[in-house]
Amino acid sequence: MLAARDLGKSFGGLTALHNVSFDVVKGQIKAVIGPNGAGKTTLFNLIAGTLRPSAGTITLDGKTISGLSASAIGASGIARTFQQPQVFRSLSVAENVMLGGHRFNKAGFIACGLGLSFTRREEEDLHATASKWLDFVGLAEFSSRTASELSLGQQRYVEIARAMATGAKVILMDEPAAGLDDTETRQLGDLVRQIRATGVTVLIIDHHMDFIMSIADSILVLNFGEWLAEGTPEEIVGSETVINAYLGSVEDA
Ligand SMILES: Nc1ncnc2c1ncn2[C@@H]1O[C@H](COP(=O)(O)OP(=O)(O)OP(=O)(O)O)[C@@H](O)[C@H]1O
Repeated sequence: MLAARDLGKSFGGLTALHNVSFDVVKGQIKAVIGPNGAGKTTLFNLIAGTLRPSAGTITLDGKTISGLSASAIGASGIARTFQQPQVFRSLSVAENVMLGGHRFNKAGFIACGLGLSFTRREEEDLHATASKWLDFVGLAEFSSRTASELSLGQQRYVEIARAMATGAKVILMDEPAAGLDDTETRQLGDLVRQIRATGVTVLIIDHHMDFIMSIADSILVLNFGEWLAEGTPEEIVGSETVINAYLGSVEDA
């Protein structure tokens, strides 16, 4: 579904990614792991189009997306969640999720807010989509609350609901378990599996090894901006290269 070939990104003299190639299979959960500074977030920025690659290509369903604008990549079916949730704190939870559906809507969410050319039917459709995904992430009862009233973990769920409301084929999740306790992390793992069950492909960065090992179908390991290894969780934990370069240091930490 998603393929990267010979991907590279330099910032001035610093090479953040070099010659990275990998495939993501449709409907799978693919984890991207690696030490701090390995290039994981840079990789997400390249896929989402917030950065342009210095080298290489990215394709989605066989079509080249590298070089397109972030909004064009979003429209082609890639959505993203952030470690620091990008929610509009003064909007309601439902409105935050409705923003995910608005760009497929003729009149647009802003026009709605301004009371402009927004049909009742369109508004109802957006509401229905938002309700469906808020229910999916377990936040239905919070839909009228202001987003700022929600905990960090709940705000991450709002972002997930918004990403699902875009109708995305692929969701990029950047450290969704950061700052969550064990119970919340387990619940998040269940939710990510439910996302996979809808047919959506998930690419996920996280440092919690237990969490990643329990949900990933496949793992890509980056180290100093380079492809280090790729395989199933069992293959990765058993890989001497990975243990020496990365997992050993995680164990020691
Ligand atoms: N916009 C930028 N300008 C300059 N250097 C950058 C920029 N973004 C990232 N880098 C550098 O690129 C390298 C890779 O950073 P990146 O954030 O992708 O790593 P990471 O694997 O996501 O790390 P972490 O686990 O700490 O989030 C680092 O050396 C970082 O300082």
